[in-house]
Amino acid sequence: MVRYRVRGGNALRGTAFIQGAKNAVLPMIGAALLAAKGRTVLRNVPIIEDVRRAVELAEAVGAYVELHESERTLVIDASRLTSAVLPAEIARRFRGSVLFTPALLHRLGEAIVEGVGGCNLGSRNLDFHYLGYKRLGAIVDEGETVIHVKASGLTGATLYLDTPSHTGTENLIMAAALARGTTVIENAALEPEVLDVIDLLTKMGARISGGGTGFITVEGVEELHAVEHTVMPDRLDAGVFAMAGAITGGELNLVGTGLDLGVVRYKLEQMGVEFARQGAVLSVRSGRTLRPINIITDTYPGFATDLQSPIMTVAALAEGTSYIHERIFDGRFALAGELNKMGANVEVDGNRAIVRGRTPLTGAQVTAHDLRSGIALVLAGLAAEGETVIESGYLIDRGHAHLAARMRALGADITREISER
Ligand SMILES: CC(=O)N[C@H]1[C@@H](OP(=O)(O)OP(=O)(O)OC[C@H]2O[C@@H](n3ccc(=O)[nH]c3=O)[C@H](O)[C@@H]2O)O[C@H](CO)[C@@H](O)[C@@H]1O
Ligand SMILES: C=C(OP(=O)(O)O)C(=O)O
Repeated sequence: MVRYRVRGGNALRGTAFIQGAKNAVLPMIGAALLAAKGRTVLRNVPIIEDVRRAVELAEAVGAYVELHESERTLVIDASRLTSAVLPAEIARRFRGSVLFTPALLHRLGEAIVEGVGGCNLGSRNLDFHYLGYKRLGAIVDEGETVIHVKASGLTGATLYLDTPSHTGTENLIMAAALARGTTVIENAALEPEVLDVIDLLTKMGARISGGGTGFITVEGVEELHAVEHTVMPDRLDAGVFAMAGAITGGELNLVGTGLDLGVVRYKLEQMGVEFARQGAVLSVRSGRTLRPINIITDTYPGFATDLQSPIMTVAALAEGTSYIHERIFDGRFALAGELNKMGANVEVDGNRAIVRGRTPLTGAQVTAHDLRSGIALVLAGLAAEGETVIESGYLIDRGHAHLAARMRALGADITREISER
């Protein structure tokens, strides 16, 4: 059992180094398996638990993988894939496992998905993925727990997503990249991580146009080759560090090439947080008091659902009543009960939450129900009086690399502990 212990009250100051993006590197590991020859090199890889699980999964299907932790570099040789099975004991531990399906389909003619994990946020359907594969010519056999996808070659088609699914878009692009003919994906996701994956696939030889427009066209090619690529910065990690600086009354310089916080920056500015860009560095500091805010989560360029929990903590520390409307997931308010244990006043009504601030927060023993509620509780702990203990820290480690060390370097009093239980 991993737990984080945070003693609040320290202002965070200094330079925060933003990690590479979890939601870009996971599809990239899946994409690397599409190359039947050579070694793919991924740089700026975040050393997080989801990456470790993705490495284990790639090895389980036969790839040779080196994870060079201190260099934050992955080397993947997928020239010999030996198994089409995504085993339950690894695949159920993270969502990114679903992103291995296209490579197994193309390379081995089938993918046997024994389960898909990820944060527990209510219903998380995969029907767009499977309907898309079917439209491209695959046979999909959906059992109670195991899903079997088979195809002896895919053929391009026009695909439509009811909503712009992030991993759904990535999976269908990868499936179309080596299909015969042209595929059009309508209502495709616009997230920057999807565009970074398109960049990687394009370097590999894929012919993809329309990324970022919602209409993606993929002209299938015969083969994809192994290349080197640097993973984009993690805008969720950046958002969390910006909030940590703001709520502790500190001042941080965020370093991570090309970092753009978009609507998150504007929302925090409305709350009174000050940002300044100095070339490649984004500095952040809080004003004297934080103002309340209205948040509606949405697909990009809307406010990212993954930052909804962290901003709930910030809202609890603002003077006045904030409103949060969660529109992507139907079960993403597990944080409210935990924040209330620390003295917050959050009322949940369906997919809306009312946060009545400012209430002083007091340290408590709290539970991370998923990755983002976990990191939101770390934020609460930084601003609370006394000691906060957050379990299970594994969920936080799924998405944030070396969190305690990076925060301690900025002055936070935080430790990561491992116990037998
Ligand atoms: C590994 C990764 O990149 N995870 C991110 C990805 O998850 P993920 O790709 O799973 O999220 P999706 O965009 O697919 O899902 C969003 C919503 O669409 C619904 N849906 C999705 C697919 C489908 O086939 N049918 C369907 O109904 C889901 O139930 C959910 O309510 O995007 C989410 C939304 O930005 C983020 O919170 C996750 O951090
Ligand atoms: C929901 C998340 O991740 P996943 O899709 O990997 O469960 C997240 O990163 O907040």
